[in-house]
Amino acid sequence: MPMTVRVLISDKMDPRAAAIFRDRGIEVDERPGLTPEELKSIIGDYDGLAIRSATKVTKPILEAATNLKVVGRAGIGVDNVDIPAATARGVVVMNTPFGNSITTAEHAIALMFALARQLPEADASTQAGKWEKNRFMGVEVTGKTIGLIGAGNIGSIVATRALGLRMKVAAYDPFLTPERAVELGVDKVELDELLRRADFITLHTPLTDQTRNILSRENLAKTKKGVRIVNCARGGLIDEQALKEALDSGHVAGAALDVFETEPATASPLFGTPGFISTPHLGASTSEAQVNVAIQVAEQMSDYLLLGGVTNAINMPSLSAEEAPRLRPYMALAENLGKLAGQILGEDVRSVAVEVEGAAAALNQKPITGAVLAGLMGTYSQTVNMVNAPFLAKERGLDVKEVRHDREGDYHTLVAVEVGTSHGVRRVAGTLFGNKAPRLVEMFGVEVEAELTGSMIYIVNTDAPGFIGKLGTALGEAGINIATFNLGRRAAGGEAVALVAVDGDVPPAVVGTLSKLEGVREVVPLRF
Ligand SMILES: NC(=O)c1ccc[n+]([C@@H]2O[C@H](COP(=O)([O-])OP(=O)(O)OC[C@H]3O[C@@H](n4cnc5c(N)ncnc54)[C@H](O)[C@@H]3O)[C@@H](O)[C@H]2O)c1
Ligand SMILES: O=C(O)[C@H](O)COP(=O)(O)O
Repeated sequence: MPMTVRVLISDKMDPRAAAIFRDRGIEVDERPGLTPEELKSIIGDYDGLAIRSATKVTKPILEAATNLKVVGRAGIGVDNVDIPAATARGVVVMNTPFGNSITTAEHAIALMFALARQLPEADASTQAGKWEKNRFMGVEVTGKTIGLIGAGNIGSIVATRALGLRMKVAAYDPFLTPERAVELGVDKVELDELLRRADFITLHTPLTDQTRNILSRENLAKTKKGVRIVNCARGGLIDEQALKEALDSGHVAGAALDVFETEPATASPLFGTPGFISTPHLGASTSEAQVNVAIQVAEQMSDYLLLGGVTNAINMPSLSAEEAPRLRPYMALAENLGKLAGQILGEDVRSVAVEVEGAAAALNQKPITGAVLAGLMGTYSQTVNMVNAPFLAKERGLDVKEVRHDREGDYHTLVAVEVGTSHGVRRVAGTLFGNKAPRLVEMFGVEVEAELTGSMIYIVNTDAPGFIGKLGTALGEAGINIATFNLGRRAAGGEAVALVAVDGDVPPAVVGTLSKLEGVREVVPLRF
């Protein structure tokens, strides 16, 4: 019976998201407006969580999310998700980076015009029957300079619209290349120059440690007198108290905020300040954008939950739904190679090199490496998986290397794992039979051919006549049935290895008995 996959939609989302989940055989509950306590009490039932900006996916929520595999953000900003905590728990976090960009850029332009012509105040005054024609003197935007702080997806769209309005565009974005600036038709400038030159400033960066308070009191003081400021990006980018004072003093002629440091912003010192306009985080709120992001997030989450495809993940490399089935047997092979090395070598692991050759070299290597690390570290950590394995490896200071060989080897496809320990480098390698069945083909320099499956015993002994018989007898006397027997040796009479698949677990007492057989150097029970 296929397992039921369940998704919770915890923010208001276009109904097309739920329809897509259902069409793809996923059970879905729509529960916008849950309190953090309510969310915490039910999140354990779900494999996926679809959100916008209202749901806060905090560490305590993630700790209660014992089945959660993916958080999907129908939108761009993921600052409401504790990404390190999600990664540490092996939960993929994905967003929809383009679905609402045009809509948000249009909102920034709308707010710029609202400031330039004082539209909200003029509207309120007129509807109050005052007809104050002389009170509302506006400014033209044509020929003025708009300064973009952040010129990514949304900032770039704002630039094209502003150029269409015959404005001059200056952009401060340390990651904007000079070539891209030329292509966009904007002046790439330093922040101080932007502050000095801009008649309008619009913010389009994420909220990070570098961008927090980027329009600080000090930077606001560097702006041109009469500047107008728009923020459709994130609260926290502007010092709200300093902005209020700059509006009161008349240094800043107008400010329009769609986003606030604390949301929902039901109170703010800015409210009621002349020249101040606000909207309640409406940047992405058009029917077009909401349909885009709902469809996209539901498709992405379904691809991950049902097929293993990863798109637009913040904490994992991409893997298309088409690639995923081709990679699946490789990931099974890679995970088992990691498990084999991990169970035999224990925690004495300093470096890991994952090598691919033949058909494997044509594939996306990141998921293969992730699976090796998950297998390797899964032997000493219960919570490791493909998502958090690279992160945990980094945390442990493991030196991880990926090598892709163009050469033709003995196998049509090969994945090899070289593990550096305090005793030197140990290597295991495997291939796929018929492009789908994983097989171990090399173990610590010895050629073997074994399916890594179920319960197995790894034995190193001195090659000698009669050993296999004694081993079989010892297992038989312990009531352990042998399923398959795989042998390899360095040289006749030299070191030999056996990988014995058995039915059921191998108790420590049996490991002790086998260790005492003549010529035995090492016995390790294994689980795959
Ligand atoms: N108001 C809304 O409803 C709404 C809707 C969509 C997006 N947003 C927000 O808008 C922001 C921008 O979204 P985007 O899609 O353009 O993101 P993006 O990632 O495409 O662009 C962000 C840009 O900021 C730049 N940047 C990063 N650090 C910087 C720094 N220290 N100084 C200057 N620039 C810096 C990056 O280089 C990048 O080019 C995000 O915060 C997003 O959450 C808000
Ligand atoms: O980052 C975003 O996509 C916007 O802030 C939109 O947020 P919302 O989905 O809550 O409207």
